[in-house]
Amino acid sequence: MSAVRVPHPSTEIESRRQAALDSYAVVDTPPEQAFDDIVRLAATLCDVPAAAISLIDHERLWFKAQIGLDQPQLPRFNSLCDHAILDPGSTVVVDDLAANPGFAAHRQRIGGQPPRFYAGVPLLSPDGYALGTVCVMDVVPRRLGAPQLHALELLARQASHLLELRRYARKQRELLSEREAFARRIERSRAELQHRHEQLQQTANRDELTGLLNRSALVQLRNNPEAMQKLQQAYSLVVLDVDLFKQVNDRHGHLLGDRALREVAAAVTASVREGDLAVRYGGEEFLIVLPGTNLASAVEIAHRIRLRVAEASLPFPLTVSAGVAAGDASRDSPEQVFERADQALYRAKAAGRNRVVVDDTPYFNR
Ligand SMILES: Nc1nc2c(ncn2[C@@H]2O[C@H](COP(=O)(O)OP(=O)(O)OP(=O)(O)O)[C@@H](O)[C@H]2O)c(=O)[nH]1
Repeated sequence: MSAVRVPHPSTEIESRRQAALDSYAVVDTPPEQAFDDIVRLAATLCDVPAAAISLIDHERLWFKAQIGLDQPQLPRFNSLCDHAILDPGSTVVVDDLAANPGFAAHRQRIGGQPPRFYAGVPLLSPDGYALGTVCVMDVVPRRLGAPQLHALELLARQASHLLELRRYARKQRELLSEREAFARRIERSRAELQHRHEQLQQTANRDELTGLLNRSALVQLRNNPEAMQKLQQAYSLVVLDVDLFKQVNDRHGHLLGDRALREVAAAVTASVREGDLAVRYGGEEFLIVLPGTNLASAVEIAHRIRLRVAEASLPFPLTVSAGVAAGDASRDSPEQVFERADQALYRAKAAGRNRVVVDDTPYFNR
């Protein structure tokens, strides 16, 4: 080979060749044992001091692996490997570079000396683009035997396979991390939706004025077997109603009426424990479910609420009446317990209000 013919980088073929090389994302990566081994094997088989796997990247020649060469990379222009890829289908062997004026301008050096011998096999992508070479060099002229040339070509094929494997592994890693990122995005959206759903449910279940649970929350609980499980143990129910609340509204206006309702809700919240259910059941009617609480304790809690309401900081006196009943899941439905507590409340109202009345239905009448 004698003519110097460097392809112009802006040609379409050159840009496709560069795109093929870019798809491997191998240029400027750290050394890898498998490529180093190929280079060592090439030097040993051809009995030369220098060998390399070169890649032609834009305007430079970069070595993925090399032994014996002085420079880690070189300008592409007039480099030996750039000549070698002009015909991707054939191996270039120059027994004596000094006898070929076309190679005089190359800048490769081996221990400070210019190489005299060069053999390079193009490294091909599956679609036939020459990415670089597997090459061997010596500082003295020499001839390669046919078996050595054949071995060099086999090593170039191995290097191409390695590049392909490397690209495949990289693609797999990319796909995996894309899939993981996708899974993370889905999980985030799911958690966000769940959060929004819970927020909406919270809003839907809460009474706007008092912040207590509302009646529809109670209906949901009634239909929720898990929540109803809580009432499998003994429990008590307090039905509480603000006394003469119509008068409060009529005399002091709805705004103060609303404030009075918030004070009652605050008294209820302050008097119950976590796990108890405090519900604004109707306009000025409240329901308190006390799981695991016996009748005597429930009456105490109802009194506490009554006293707290009486002490509320309002510009008018406010009182509540309450009816209390105990439930036994093996005998009573929640509706029956409510009915008995409501009867007790009715009696509290009838007896003059501002009091707590206990359900007195005989056990055998239930
Ligand atoms: N300000 C205000 N008033 C409400 C609200 N919900 C219901 N009310 C009023 O509460 C009053 C309830 O009155 P009644 O059912 O006659 O009972 P009461 O006046 O409390 O009399 P007793 O229950 O017999 O002591 C009505 O005037 C309703 O308009 C509310 O959210 N805010």
